[in-house]
Amino acid sequence: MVAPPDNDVLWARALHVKHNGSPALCGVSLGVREGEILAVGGPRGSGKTTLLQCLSGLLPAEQGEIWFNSVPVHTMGPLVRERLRRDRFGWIDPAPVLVPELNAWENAALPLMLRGVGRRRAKTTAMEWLERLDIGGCARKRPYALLQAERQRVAIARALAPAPTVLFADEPTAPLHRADRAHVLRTLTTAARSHGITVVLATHDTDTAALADRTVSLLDGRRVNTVHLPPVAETEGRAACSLSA
Ligand SMILES: Nc1ncnc2c1ncn2[C@@H]1O[C@H](COP(=O)(O)OP(=O)(O)OP(=O)(O)O)[C@@H](O)[C@H]1O
Repeated sequence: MVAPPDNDVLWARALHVKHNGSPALCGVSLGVREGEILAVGGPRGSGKTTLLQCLSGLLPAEQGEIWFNSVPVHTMGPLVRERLRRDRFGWIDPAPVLVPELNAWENAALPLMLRGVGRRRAKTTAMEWLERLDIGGCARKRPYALLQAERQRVAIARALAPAPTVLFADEPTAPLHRADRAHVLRTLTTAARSHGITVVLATHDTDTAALADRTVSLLDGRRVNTVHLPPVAETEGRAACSLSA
């Protein structure tokens, strides 16, 4: 086993993953530098979510290596990986998953409290993030009383509040209106840069990818150099793409 380069916070080599026997990742390797915002691009079904799940230790790869700060993740047991995700990683899903019995600030404060931060400090930090994301006024509302776009902002605040070492964001602005997307993405990337948070961002939106420092592209579970997608109207329901690898 060869250790990864020192300046890569995450490093993966030759990842292979199958879902129900079908290949989802086929030998993907990549490094993510500390503080970098890395976009993972590619059409639907190309393996972006699977790659983020593997890198974050959520989904063990059948073959390959993953290193976080020079520590092997691929040899960790499930409980150690769970602790790593809780203490060092943040995750944003394409659709918000909130605890229905907790209000917005309690949801946003939850990861902090799981890390041992006291309720008062956790509330202050959660409130700051809700304000930054323009939903401070919703802090006392339960998820059922929020719009889907507001719920997603709460989920984003929850992911940023503990200032994770690495934030995995899987299509984080998917439920937002186009007008909201730029603002939320700017808040996310500005926060990441000012707090030194490394971001791995899955997206098939070129505007979103443009905010990243670098983009890696996937196609059919493999890394390719570029993926050119024709306009959505022409390609919906088709897997048409041209590539240069
Ligand atoms: N739980 C699962 N069970 C079976 N197949 C799956 C599962 N999750 C993903 N797949 C398949 O694995 C491949 C990669 O899926 P993945 O979700 O990683 O791609 P993606 O690029 O994130 O797609 P999208 O942009 O639609 O989210 C696809 O062919 C998908 O259908």
